[in-house]
Amino acid sequence: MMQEPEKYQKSADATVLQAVERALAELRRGATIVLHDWSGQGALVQAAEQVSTEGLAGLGALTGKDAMLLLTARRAQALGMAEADGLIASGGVLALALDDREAERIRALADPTAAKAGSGRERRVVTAPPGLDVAAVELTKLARLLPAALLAPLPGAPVQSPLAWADAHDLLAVTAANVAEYSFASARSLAPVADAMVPLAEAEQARIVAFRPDDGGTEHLAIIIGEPDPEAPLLLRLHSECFTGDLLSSLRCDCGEQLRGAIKAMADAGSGILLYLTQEGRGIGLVNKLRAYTLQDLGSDTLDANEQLGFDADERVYLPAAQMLHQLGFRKVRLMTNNPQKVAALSRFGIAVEERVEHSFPSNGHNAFYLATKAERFGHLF
Ligand SMILES: Nc1nc2c(ncn2[C@@H]2O[C@H](COP(=O)(O)OP(=O)(O)OP(=O)(O)O)[C@@H](O)[C@H]2O)c(=O)[nH]1
Ligand SMILES: [Zn+2]
Repeated sequence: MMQEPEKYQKSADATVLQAVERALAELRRGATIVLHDWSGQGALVQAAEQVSTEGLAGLGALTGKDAMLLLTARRAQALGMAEADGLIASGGVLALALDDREAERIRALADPTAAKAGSGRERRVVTAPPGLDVAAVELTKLARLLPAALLAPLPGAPVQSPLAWADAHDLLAVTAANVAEYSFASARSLAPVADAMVPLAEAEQARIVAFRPDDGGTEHLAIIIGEPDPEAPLLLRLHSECFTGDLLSSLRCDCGEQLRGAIKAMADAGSGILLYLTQEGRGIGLVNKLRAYTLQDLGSDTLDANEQLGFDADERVYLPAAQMLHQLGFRKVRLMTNNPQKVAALSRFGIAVEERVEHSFPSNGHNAFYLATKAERFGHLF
């Protein structure tokens, strides 16, 4: 029987979200999952951040093969591997042989802040199952761990069914297609779940609407100042979560000032909306941002630090923001930002950015180099 399209989409998204969210929880606790595709390729995957001697031995015992380490091309380049150069643009992944099974040395390859320095040059590059390699690393990013995975191809695949194999070994299975769909499905599933008045120091007439994704992930917030008119261009700020700047008033960045400054500007203008997006550290998570700070203290700038960890300079996505705006009934905005990427992203998702409103604050002394890097290397318009 044909299903009605909207319901079908919801149930398809729910399957994707459930499968991936469970896989993320397994990876975060250091467990092994089965990653497969519909051609019959299958592999065991662990997060490299959780690598241990026992875990490596477990992979070997289950598959009869040594695991390989998957690194993003960015991380491989930081390790001095020339093989990575051609893979950077496509967001490719490089696989290294792990004949030694030494957990500490393997971790150092994935983690530039590890005590032992890692070098990729003496490692053999091997061929990973295509498609599964990128999906495995994407899972570690979604889990907010270091972007690196251990992978061991299943014995017998593609002859044997990876799903049956996972069942027989009591392991969780997820498909590469589910991983690729996850971010879209999560954004599509956002729905308002709570709505309350919260008078703020800078704006007494403020309301917070919480939007929850169906994946059990953290809620994004819409902070609505006054009563914005849906027919007029909305004064909008997209604010990416920054625990250190927003809550602790860290002087390393300008986030705290930008957060409170935007709310004050909206109160002064009469109305506006600040979308508080849970994509800490430009989308790499708080723990990885702290690692990036360690690298910055050793001399890197904010962009290079991301890349040394194996991330892109900016891993944020703005589909959730556009989705929330559509649900709140706003389609044209005056965007408070210095970041041209935010303007481009909103426009791509059907929100008309009628004006860019500059939103910058003088340096506090500690963040001068950070602000200069944003202008020089990220193209921020100050
Ligand atoms: N990875 C990483 N993230 C950082 C660093 N410093 C601040 N962030 C994060 O960057 C995000 C804020 O982005 P910014 O680049 O300051 O500003 P923007 O939001 O891109 O641009 P504007 O709209 O002009 O403010 C927050 O999620 C912060 O947690 C850093 O050194 N490394
Ligand atoms: Zn910050």
